[in-house]
Amino acid sequence: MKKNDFVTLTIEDIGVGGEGIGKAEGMTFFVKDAVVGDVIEARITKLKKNYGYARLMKIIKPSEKRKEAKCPVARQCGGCQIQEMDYKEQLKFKGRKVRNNLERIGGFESTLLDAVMEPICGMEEPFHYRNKAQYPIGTDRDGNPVAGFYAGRTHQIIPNTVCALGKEINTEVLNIVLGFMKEFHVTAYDEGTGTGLFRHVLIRSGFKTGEIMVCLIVNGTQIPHVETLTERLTKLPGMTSITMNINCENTNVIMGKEIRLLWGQEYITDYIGEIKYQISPLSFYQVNPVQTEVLYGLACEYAGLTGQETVWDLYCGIGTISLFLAQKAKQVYGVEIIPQAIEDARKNAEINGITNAEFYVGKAEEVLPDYYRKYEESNPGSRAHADVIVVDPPRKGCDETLLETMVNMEPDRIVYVSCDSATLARDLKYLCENGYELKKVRPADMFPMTVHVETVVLLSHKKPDGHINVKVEFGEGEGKVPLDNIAKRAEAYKPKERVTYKMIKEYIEAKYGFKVHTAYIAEVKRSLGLPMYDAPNAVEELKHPRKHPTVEKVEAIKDALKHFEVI
Ligand SMILES: C[S@@+](CC[C@H](N)C(=O)[O-])C[C@H]1O[C@@H](n2cnc3c(N)ncnc32)[C@H](O)[C@@H]1O
Repeated sequence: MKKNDFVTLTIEDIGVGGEGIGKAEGMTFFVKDAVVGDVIEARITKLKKNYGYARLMKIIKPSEKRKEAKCPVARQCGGCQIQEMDYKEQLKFKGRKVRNNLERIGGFESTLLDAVMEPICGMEEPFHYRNKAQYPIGTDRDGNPVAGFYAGRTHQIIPNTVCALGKEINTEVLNIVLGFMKEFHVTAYDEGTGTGLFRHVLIRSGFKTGEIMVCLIVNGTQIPHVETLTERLTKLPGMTSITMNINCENTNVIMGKEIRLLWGQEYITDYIGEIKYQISPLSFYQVNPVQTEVLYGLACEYAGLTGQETVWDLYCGIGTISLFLAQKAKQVYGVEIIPQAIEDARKNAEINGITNAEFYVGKAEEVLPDYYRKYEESNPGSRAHADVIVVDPPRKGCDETLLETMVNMEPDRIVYVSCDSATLARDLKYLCENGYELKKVRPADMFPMTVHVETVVLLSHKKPDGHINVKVEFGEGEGKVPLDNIAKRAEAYKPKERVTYKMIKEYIEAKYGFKVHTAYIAEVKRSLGLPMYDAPNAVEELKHPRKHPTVEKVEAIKDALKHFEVI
């Protein structure tokens, strides 16, 4: 078997990235766009020792779980990964993914998960749910302006103005912008040369208000004939805000810092539940408004508020969960690293007349421990306490310093909202080893047609009924040995499994979904002052002399080293 050979596969499983998994001649193959139950012909694109990757060439017998993609470019576009999988199957896949991670990484027993896991909250209408779209603008071979999406893992634009996940109005906006560009010979930005004007079009829609925002991201400070463009756009129903964003940097970051108002107002308004939000082009705002209400509703239900509670909302963004909870709590404190988001949170509290929410800018893993320490210093003998702590961290999960402080604060309940069930499982393991009990787990599908899944978890504090200290000692007289010392000594003498680079790599790939180079592991080990006698061969390090691992990779490597008890 070699590269470019054709294989016939029956797809038996799904990988974490949504790819179909099938076997041929004892080898496991991962095939993008293949669905469980399909019998397919695939061409081998990459071969490793025991597994390989193959491209779907022909569906010999389609699975019953296969659905025709709604979008004509579903396979090329990087936005959706599983549009050809029946939606019910998508939900099963996501529920299983969360459960597997809790079992495998979190170490939770299957019987416990049977008891605490609630069915995934799916969508009734899993298309056209996104209230925000950012279309890159480019030029096709004939010199015409095009808008679309980047093909998976590239910056090649796949022209498509009809996205199955976006709002229908997006197509009308893009047709106006592209028509205008063609008519007035306005150029599209070219990443290679850094020339051309239009880079991206950002469109946002208020789900409850129907308000529309268009922001034109340009490589310059002027748009020729801009009045004609705005006049055409204002004819669209709901148009509320037209702005331009200046981004003249040679960067992959979509938005620049400066916003100029072209027409209407700088923001649109929308509601989550009863709470009103002002959303500007640069604001973070959840993209699936229907499921956001479901998610926050779950968080609120799990928080079990009666009006008497003090609640911390860590990683609060623009305070969406904080304000939702503030309606039912005595006091809410939100913490977020981005100052602009905290400004939005304060403004949103004000426009909703909410006075029991306070917001702090900073890293959750610094703000909460600081608060805890200062409280103890000024209230000797008593501890800072919270009734409920809610966390909604980014994909990398919570920092251990933060988890430690949370445990010290002994909240009655912790509500963990997560967008990555692998790091969620790791953090739950820590919390459950330190006094908490898993009570409820509910996945929610915020991003149908993609492999992503959110999860809301309720943990409650295990309250001991009382303590009895029992000290057991062996032997007689002077040389008595306490029982726990015997256990410690036995542990110290237990031969440790040798931790190889391969084990670290496999752990990271399974948990974080990305690969790390051996040289990166060596670099992190060296920076931690760890012995390098089992270091990889020097050749590998020399191949990449100037590259350094990203922060995300360093954290993943440290986590793996902790997992294997190297540090
Ligand atoms: C998944 S979002 C949650 C946002 C918010 N809860 C919501 O639902 O809109 C994670 C947030 O954490 C913030 N963040 C990232 N690292 C952080 C840190 N170390 N401390 C505090 N906030 C952080 C990000 O800026 C982002 O707003």
